[in-house]
Amino acid sequence: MSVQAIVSSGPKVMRVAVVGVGLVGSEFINQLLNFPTPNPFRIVTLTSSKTTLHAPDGLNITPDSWKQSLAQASLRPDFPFLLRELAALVKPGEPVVLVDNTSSNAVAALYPQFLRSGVHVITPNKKAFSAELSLYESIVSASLASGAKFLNEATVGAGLPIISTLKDLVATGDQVLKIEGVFSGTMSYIFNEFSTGQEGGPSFSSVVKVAREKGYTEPHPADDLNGADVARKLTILSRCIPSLRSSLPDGYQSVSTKSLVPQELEGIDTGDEFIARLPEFDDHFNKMRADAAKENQVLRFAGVIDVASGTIKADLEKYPVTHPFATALGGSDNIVMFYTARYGARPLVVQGAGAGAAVTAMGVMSDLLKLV
Ligand SMILES: NC(=O)C1=CN([C@@H]2O[C@H](COP(=O)(O)OP(=O)(O)OC[C@H]3O[C@@H](n4cnc5c(N)ncnc54)[C@H](OP(=O)(O)O)[C@@H]3O)[C@@H](O)[C@H]2O)C=CC1
Ligand SMILES: N[C@@H](CC=O)C(=O)O
Ligand code: NA
Repeated sequence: MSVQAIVSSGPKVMRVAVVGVGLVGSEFINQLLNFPTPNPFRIVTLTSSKTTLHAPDGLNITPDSWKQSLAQASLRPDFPFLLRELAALVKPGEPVVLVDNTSSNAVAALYPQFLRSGVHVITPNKKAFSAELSLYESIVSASLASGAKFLNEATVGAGLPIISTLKDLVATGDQVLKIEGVFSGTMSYIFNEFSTGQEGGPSFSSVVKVAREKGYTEPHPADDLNGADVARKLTILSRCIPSLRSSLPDGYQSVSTKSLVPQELEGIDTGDEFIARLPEFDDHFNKMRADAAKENQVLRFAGVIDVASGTIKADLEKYPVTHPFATALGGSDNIVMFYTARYGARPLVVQGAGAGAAVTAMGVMSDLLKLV
């Protein structure tokens, strides 16, 4: 069935409030405005961190005009107002959706209230689902109480079908034994370039510097190298597995995580200073690369969820040069292997670009289509 056919058999109108218009948000808005006819989506709200546009019947905007209209808007962001407005728009057969394209903790903390009011929540923002268990549980219970859904496919592997695959495995009664993968686009790029199975190669600091120049790292590279992004993704996946759902009370902070940030560089304020000082630690990373190469192995920053033992960890691991983590990855690819009872010794594998505006916005858009 085509997308048009699915959409024309679904609700006539779906109201969408978009919060966050950065890289992913801008691309998402363009995908929404360019959706094939009949386009059921009405953007009722656009909110940056500075201004807001809101019109209950849909904003009069085009792909060329929305940025200017939002920049010139006189309304300031006001979440209590947005909550009241969106809740009032929820009607049978006319769903209302909050799409959070920020990385804000404050916005994430409001999901239970939106859900309780019947507003669906779709987001690539990892914060709410990887924080303390109590927030996650209040999201789940608010969703169950009202029937409003929360969908977060793009929080792990951007547009790659990782969360939906895991949910399908669980829902169909397969037994998930282990999930192992390279979950960070930034770490993937760094180690694909740095560790190729040879004893020598470019210095670690030079690879991190190039990764930053290419826009793969966060503005402060320590925010990638500390492993927290991978720990957050592992938390989100673990909570989809019934036996592990309550195992991380403090969320990503409960995950055993290896930080690659040298102790001496912890707390450095700026990314520029961090990059300038990283060469002091190149010998340490060179030695790890050479030691791995002597064993015919490469270094990869991987995440593992071992269901039976309850081990959930993000660490720098060694893999044989013949392993898919060594042979199949390029650029900022993610790869995730699901070991399950049904799939046996040969895991179900999902692989591809795990970061970037276009593929992340596509993950958000695909969640929106699930509601249709
Ligand atoms: N980029 C990628 O490849 C991927 C991103 N993600 C996730 O997608 C989300 C968006 O990422 P990305 O677009 O790259 O990040 P950006 O920093 O480009 O965009 C985030 C936007 O959110 C806005 N914002 C922050 N707080 C608020 C607020 N309270 N109200 C309204 N707007 C706010 C910021 O505005 P301002 O600039 O004015 O502060 C900014 O424009 C993040 O959660 C990220 O982790 C997930 C997978 C991949
Ligand atoms: N910084 C992240 C982007 C998406 O979550 C990554 O490197 O994968
Ligand atoms: Na995904």
